Amino acid sequence: MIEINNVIKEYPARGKGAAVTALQGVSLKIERGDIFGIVGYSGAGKSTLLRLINGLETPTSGEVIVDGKNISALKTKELRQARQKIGMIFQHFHLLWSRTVRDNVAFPLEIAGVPKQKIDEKVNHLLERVGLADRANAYPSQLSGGQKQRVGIARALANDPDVLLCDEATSALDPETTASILQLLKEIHKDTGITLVLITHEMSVVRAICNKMAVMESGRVVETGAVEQIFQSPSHPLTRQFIYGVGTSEEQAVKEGGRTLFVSLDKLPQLAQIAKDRGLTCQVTGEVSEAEESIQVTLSGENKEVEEAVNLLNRR
Ligand SMILES: Nc1ncnc2c1ncn2[C@@H]1O[C@H](COP(=O)(O)OP(=O)(O)OP(=O)(O)O)[C@@H](O)[C@H]1O
Repeated sequence: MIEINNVIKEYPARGKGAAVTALQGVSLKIERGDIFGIVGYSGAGKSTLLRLINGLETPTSGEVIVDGKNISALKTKELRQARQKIGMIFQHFHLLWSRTVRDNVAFPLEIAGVPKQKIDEKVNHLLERVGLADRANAYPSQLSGGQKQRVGIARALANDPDVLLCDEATSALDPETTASILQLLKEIHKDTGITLVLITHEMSVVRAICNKMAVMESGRVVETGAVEQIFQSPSHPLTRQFIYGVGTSEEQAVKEGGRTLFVSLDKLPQLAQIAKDRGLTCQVTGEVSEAEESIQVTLSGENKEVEEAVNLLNRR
């Protein structure tokens, strides 16, 4: 369905800044019907990759093939048609604030020149599908975050796309709302067989919904494969960091010394962030104790920084 072949993307220098190579030779294959998660920290190149898939950017070299068509080689009219088959939803929804829910969802159909009566039928169906039939005449400012994202999803589905690109679509939502949006995406996937591509920095999102995934770092894909398999035996240190919240090289931690402590599993992401902020290494050096839901980790680095990190963690 989507083939990304050895793509390099350079952004030219802006002002006094240097040119940025956002993608440094990325290859990925996304099959029809996949729910494909792309994970990486900020700046890894995830958004650039999505923008290449929907033709908003062109690769500096390499090619992006969607449904058999080389997206960057398409002329204006063909590109517009290809884009209609690619829906997109965003972290901050990007709704039109002066239009009602109904008119937001109708918007892409109006642009596509669909007759009024057909638009009405389609919008009613879509609002029903996302559970917002009773809010059709509300304005976005009157909706909760989850409802706004439901409008975004209905709008993205208006032209019956084959692919739905999700750009951190649940990152602005609380965990409960996130779960309900992921559930909705799962149902839509089941009903339509649509191909979903999600970019996220949350492994929990990937685990909840995706069948395949890729991990990106500094413009490169460092690991890719089936989600189940990667969660069972992650091979790249960054993947392990995303899964466990910390690295796993025991020998190195023991060799360097440092402070060993037990951390509850839910505090691991915080510890990883604190360690990163202070230039410390944080590694798993013991087993997870299932009963206590905690794990032994070792923090290594400058003594003062280590102590401060432990104090900070205890205060949270
Ligand atoms: N239009 C642009 N012009 C110049 N540099 C850009 C542009 N867009 C992105 N970049 C740079 O390219 C690199 C990759 O950015 P990108 O937004 O693709 O990463 P990301 O993984 O999606 O991160 P984030 O989640 O923060 O958006 C970054 O260094 C970013 O500053």
